[in-house]
Amino acid sequence: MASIPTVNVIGAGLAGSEAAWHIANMGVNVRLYEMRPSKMTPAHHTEQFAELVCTNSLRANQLANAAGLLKAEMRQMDSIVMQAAEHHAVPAGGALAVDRDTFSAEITAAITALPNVEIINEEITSLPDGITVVATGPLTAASLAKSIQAFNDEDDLHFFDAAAPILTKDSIDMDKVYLKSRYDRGEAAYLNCPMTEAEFDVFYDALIHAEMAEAHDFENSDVFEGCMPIEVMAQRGRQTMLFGPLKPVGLEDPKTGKQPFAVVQLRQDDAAGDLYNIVGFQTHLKWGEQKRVFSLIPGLENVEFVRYGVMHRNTFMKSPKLLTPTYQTQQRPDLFFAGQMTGVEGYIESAASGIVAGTNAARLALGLEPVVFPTDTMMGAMAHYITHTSASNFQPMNANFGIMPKLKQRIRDKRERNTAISERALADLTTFKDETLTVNN
Ligand SMILES: Cc1cc2nc3c(=O)[nH]c(=O)nc-3n(C[C@H](O)[C@H](O)[C@H](O)COP(=O)(O)OP(=O)(O)OC[C@H]3O[C@@H](n4cnc5c(N)ncnc54)[C@H](O)[C@@H]3O)c2cc1C
Repeated sequence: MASIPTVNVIGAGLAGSEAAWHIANMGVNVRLYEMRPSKMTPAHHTEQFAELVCTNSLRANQLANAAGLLKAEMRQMDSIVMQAAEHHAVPAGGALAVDRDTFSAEITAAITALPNVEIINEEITSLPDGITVVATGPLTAASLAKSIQAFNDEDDLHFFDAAAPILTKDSIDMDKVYLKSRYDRGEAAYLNCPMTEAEFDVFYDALIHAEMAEAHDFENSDVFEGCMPIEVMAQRGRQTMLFGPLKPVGLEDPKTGKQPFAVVQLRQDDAAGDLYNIVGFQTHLKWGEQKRVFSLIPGLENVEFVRYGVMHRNTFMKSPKLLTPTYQTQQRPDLFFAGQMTGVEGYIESAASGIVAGTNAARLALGLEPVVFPTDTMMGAMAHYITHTSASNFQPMNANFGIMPKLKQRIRDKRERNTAISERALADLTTFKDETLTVNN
């Protein structure tokens, strides 16, 4: 019998970690290449696998929500990211947020402990031969990015993303803020900074006139809508932030019993509760300007920043032209891509794509055909979506529920309906897993 080839996985981020975990658990040897810490990306701060570079939230956790369904599917697929997330969850209302350090440490330890994973601390500079999963993310090192570009015969495609600042809890004026989750859903998890209209106006004016950090090539029009810098959002008009991160509805101030004019929310960032991030405040302002402008928020007058927000380049490929829904490239079936490079957007979506790509890479190594996940599951819908939709407009979280907007409009109790859709998707995934993915080796 021919020996089973070893699979290369490049990048131990969210997608690469899941891919390596699934390939190894299917009995196939893995060579996992990760360049950190010898070479860092502009946004990563540690050498741990699956580092969360911005928010510590993995978003909604309820089944009635597409992000929640995706998580449920990942749990069903024995996701290492979901296992670690549950072990290291921190209070976040209806969302799932984690202690970023212990979360990544658990994933690193779990993968390192697998006997059939060889970890190679090296930057890969060109696409290797053999079955390979490329999961180098939005900050793929330049030489490999060039090699991918050459392979794809594509122009450089990119847009920009930004990360939010992190603050120490001790430096927040607790007399001015209050603990509450929107509509009191879940436990009271957020610190809320209430603003009067006059305070909002001062803050708004300072924000739209604040100085941005320099970035080569950067245009405001290049940002990804889902992670838009707060100052870019503010420049769209005075009302925009009030319908976005500063939305006050469901956040009545217990001191007054009234809804403030605007509310800035702070979310716990570590298990100890010593650190908080400013929700929706990804930013590209100069660091001094972040300190000056964000200190105008009531409660943050003397706040201490442990990390300022940053802007970065974000590389992605034209998946509709280049990939199949199995995450294989059209030109080279033994070359897979996973993670944000493919156009999926977000931590959890990247990890989910790593499950599908990893499962298929292992199948190929075992002499089995790669498979397309059912399109009524989130994982299948995502793969279908990125291979049929322009990556720059990709909104994977809407892929499942968004396909039936008219139907949705007619449904009064969306939540109940969505839960039923999710339950069907999970049942289909179970059948698919039992009938198609079960491999005896
Ligand atoms: C600044 C920033 C803010 C973000 N904010 C959010 C957010 O708030 N919420 C959210 O859901 N998503 C956010 N994202 C997106 C999120 O990072 C990605 O969705 C997710 O991390 C992508 O997973 P990935 O596995 O594709 O890439 P990553 O998690 O970035 O992993 C890629 C890995 O590949 C390694 N690598 C790169 N090149 C090479 C090479 N040549 N050789 C070897 N190793 C290499 C890197 O070191 C890294 O470990 C943000 C991204 C960035 C960069």
